[in-house]
Amino acid sequence: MRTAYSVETVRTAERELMARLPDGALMQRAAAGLAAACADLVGRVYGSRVVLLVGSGDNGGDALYAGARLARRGAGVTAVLLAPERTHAGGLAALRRAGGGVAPSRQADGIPAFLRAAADLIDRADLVLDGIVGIGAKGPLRPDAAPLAALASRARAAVVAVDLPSGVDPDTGEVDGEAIRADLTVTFGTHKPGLLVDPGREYAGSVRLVDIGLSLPGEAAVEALQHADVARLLPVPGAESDKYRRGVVGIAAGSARYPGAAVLAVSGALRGGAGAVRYVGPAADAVIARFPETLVSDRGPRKAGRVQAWVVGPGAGDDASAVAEVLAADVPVLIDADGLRLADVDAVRGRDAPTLMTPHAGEAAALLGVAREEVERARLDSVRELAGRYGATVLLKGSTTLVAGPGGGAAAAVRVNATGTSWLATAGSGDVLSGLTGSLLAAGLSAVDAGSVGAYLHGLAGRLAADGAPVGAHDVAAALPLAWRDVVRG
Ligand SMILES: NC(=O)C1=CN([C@@H]2O[C@H](COP(=O)(O)OP(=O)(O)OC[C@H]3O[C@@H](n4cnc5c(N)ncnc54)[C@H](O)[C@@H]3O)[C@@H](O)[C@H]2O)[C@@H](O)CC1
Ligand SMILES: [K+]
Repeated sequence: MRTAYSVETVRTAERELMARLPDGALMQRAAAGLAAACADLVGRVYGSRVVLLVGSGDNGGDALYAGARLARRGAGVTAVLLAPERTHAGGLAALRRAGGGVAPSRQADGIPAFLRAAADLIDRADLVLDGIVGIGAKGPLRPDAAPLAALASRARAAVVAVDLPSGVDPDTGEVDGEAIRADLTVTFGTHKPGLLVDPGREYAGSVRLVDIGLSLPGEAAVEALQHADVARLLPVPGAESDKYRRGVVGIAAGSARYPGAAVLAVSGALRGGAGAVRYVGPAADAVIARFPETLVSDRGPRKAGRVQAWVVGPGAGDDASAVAEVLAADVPVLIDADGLRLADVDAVRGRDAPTLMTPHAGEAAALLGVAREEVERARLDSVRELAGRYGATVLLKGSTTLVAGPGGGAAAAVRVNATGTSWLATAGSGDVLSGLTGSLLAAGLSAVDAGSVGAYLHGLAGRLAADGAPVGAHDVAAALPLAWRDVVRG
């Protein structure tokens, strides 16, 4: 499991560790890891040109000490100081001792000369280190720092963010205005939520974690399943299993207008571990024609026979009665697409069995009564808010899919899925995900596990199916067994 902790938790852990170590030891650990990662990235340190963007806090200190290490190995290192009088004194002295230089400053030389010099240095650099601000960040990048981020983002040089890209909110991944676009982020002690959640994740590039010896508590703010975690959660039929023991998933989806949504949801459900798939709705002929193993019924969810979990909503049009019948069932329910619009909040809140809602950003925005951009800007807050309002587990689809448990509060970790690919942004892909995830619910996974395992397999299947080319949703469904095998084989 990859875990990320909030700034507050990191600060507490750092204080505890610092109290037991000599002054500055932690920063030296960070700088040593940072310099090593930079050396790996540039390949040849000797003779390389390195520019340090240095803010007024310890993040700048890390950059300066790492710069000193690179200068000792023969790099030409120059620091661009945002606030010379408040620069980390020990770090700056170390850089000077190692032969590093300092660029003209805003304060002494004026803004035009400062920006010209910075632009010139960044243009000619092989490597730019972003030490403008780290976990001490408050609000959008300040006006004096923002132009440096813009220059670095356009640079031909490799850009390494120290701890996290400046301009990305450490706790949420939100980006308001300019931010550093890094090729690599070297982060210390633990991942920060902003490195795992979009838009921040996109700015971070690849992420390398440097262990500085922090001990962190049990509950993370954000966690991301890895292959081994998913492998442990996948349902495996025992010797005694029959189709009913493996779980029956009911799919109430599709309409005369959208029969394809029913077919695609069933295609996902058949590959999700349940022993049987029961389809209820007006698209039975289309479903049977494609998947003869499906049990079909046109009698409505209440009379359809026993299931261990329901999926309701994909392509459902305006059939509010199917949604209401499913919500009245005493088994886990996944609500997607049209079902989200048709589900009554009180009916969802009043349920005893687990409910999993799977909106994309537009659907989440409609449920929250805000603009879609607002959800995309603040994905972590949005998923928590929705989970709190509905008292349900919420899976917010997107480039980083998030899954929040029914509490909605900051106390429980939000799961983030990183296997997604932009090729998955294709019609019907969400229907496959809802069928797959409903199947995992029927097989006995909790709503949070089913959501995060479903998103993981779906993303991986999307990658395997696409392999760099466009694919349709049915290709993604067909690749689910490949993804499952890939996870199991590790
Ligand atoms: N505390 C520790 O034990 C360790 C800290 N380390 C480093 O120290 C960093 C935290 O250091 P600090 O607490 O000094 O904080 P930072 O250096 O992250 O940021 C604080 C400084 O940035 C300025 N600032 C805040 N928001 C800004 C914005 N939006 N735009 C521009 N400037 C802004 C503040 O005025 C302040 O001077 C970590 O991210 C990490 O890089 C590492 O050396 C490991 C050990
Ligand atoms: K930084």
